[in-house]
Amino acid sequence: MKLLSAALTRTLDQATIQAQGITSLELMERAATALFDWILTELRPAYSTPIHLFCGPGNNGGDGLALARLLHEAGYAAHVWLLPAKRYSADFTANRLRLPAEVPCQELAAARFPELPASAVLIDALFGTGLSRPLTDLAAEVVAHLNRSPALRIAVDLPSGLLADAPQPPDSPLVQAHYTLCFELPKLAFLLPGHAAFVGEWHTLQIGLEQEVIHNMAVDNYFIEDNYLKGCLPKRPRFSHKGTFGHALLLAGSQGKVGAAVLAATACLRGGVGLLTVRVPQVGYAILQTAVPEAMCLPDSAPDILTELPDLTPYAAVGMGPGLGQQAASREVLRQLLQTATVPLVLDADALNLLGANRELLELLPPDTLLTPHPKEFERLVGIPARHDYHRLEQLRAFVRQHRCYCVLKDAYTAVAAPDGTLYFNGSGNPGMATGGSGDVLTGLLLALRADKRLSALDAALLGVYAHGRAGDLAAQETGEAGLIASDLVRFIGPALQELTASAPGL
Ligand SMILES: NC(=O)C1=CN([C@@H]2O[C@H](COP(=O)(O)OP(=O)(O)OC[C@H]3O[C@@H](n4cnc5c(N)ncnc54)[C@H](O)[C@@H]3O)[C@@H](O)[C@H]2O)[C@@H](O)CC1
Ligand SMILES: [K+]
Repeated sequence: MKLLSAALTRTLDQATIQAQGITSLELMERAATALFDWILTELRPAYSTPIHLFCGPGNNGGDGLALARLLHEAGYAAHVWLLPAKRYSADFTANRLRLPAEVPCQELAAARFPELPASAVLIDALFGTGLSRPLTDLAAEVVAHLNRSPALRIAVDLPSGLLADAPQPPDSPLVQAHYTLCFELPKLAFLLPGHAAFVGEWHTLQIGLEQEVIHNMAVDNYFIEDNYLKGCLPKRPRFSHKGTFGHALLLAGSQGKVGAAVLAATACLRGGVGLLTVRVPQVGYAILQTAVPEAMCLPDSAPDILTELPDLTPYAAVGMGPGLGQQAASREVLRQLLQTATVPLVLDADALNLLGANRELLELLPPDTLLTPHPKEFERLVGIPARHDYHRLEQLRAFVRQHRCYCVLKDAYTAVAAPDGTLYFNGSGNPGMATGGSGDVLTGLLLALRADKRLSALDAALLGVYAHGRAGDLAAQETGEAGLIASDLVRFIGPALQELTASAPGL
């Protein structure tokens, strides 16, 4: 699904109002009803639970006021606190007037903040997408007061203080929400690591915004969730043979890190590759032949690191990096690979560190090469530390545009960057996957998908990243998050890919 800027969100709201012949007040009522339904079904508060709604002067505050009315009408103990302002939006005022007189409604003042015990529920409807600058004065004090409370905090649309799609100065006042409930589409701000402590767990609520308008909007950020890739992996034709799905070459492993080669190799096989040859140093030969009998092994003549690039003629795709080490001889193997390869490449781990330490090698990257850095490796690749999360995304766009490559920036919401600068944020996966070897598994899986000629580079990257996270989610159901190890991911690659496979045969 698309990630809209605050400006496009306003356009969408207006277009929905026009296309559906409704008023903005009616759209706000839908929003409030969706919030009300979520609170009742997910939180199931007792009628006696004090629900304190903090409402700002714009439409975010209007949502809060409408919600207060719905809660009151259903018999819940709503209590409204208003942030005084010079101007109020029309829909705020309309909902202020519709609030029944029995609902306690007071203006906030520095000397008059309510007691907010642990038993209360706090609704943060101070500011949403209309926020144009960091919060100061009374608004900042209210935010600090909410954050000090032990009560559950639910943010409407955005945690107040957070800008939807732009950075704010460090230490700006921000509500620390346990839940953020937004409308129809998530926001880019939710997906950035620096915001996790403020956004909490986020959910999208449907309010009937015009799908046709969303469909026609041009954006450069997407969110990849459950349904997006279903059916994208072509079904295997009955008359396929192992050549149909490509022969991959994996260059991996060094003394003490042969396990990385084993994990990437098994993941590649589970990813559906036709044939796999693994190049390891001598130290890895017996290990690989024993641990991964399905793979062929082509050992390097050196005992503990890779020093020679094999003839690339037989291969449909080449992966390099897991457990490689950063010796000069391995760097020369990488250089030769970049100079001679005519098939898709997947580069990870020490292959990326070697690129970062020898940045002139980046000029040799063949078009459509797939790189899979985590943020620290990415920083080494670009050579300049990111000032903030948005700056890192701009660096990512600039990097893929300059090098005409695909880059998978690994994080809680991994971003797949395409050469045109479009970013696709991945929604599958869980914190249990933050474990050694998880990245090696991704490399192997991506290598398999890049060897499959039926898939475009973009589809291979998106399918691989999503299936990797989905394998993690399936594995965690069995092992729990803490108990999850990288080989569990490998076991669940098959089921994850199965979910994404088309039911009808491809041509
Ligand atoms: N437009 C629509 O049709 C819909 C809007 N919805 C709600 O409307 C929200 C957006 O409403 P608005 O555009 O009115 O914006 P907000 O309610 O986020 O805030 C705008 C108000 O805050 C003031 N303001 C901005 N920055 C400030 C600062 N740093 N300190 C103090 N005041 C500041 C502005 O002058 C304005 O009065 C969404 O987040 C969502 O909650 C929903 O009701 C769904 C439908
Ligand atoms: K809010």
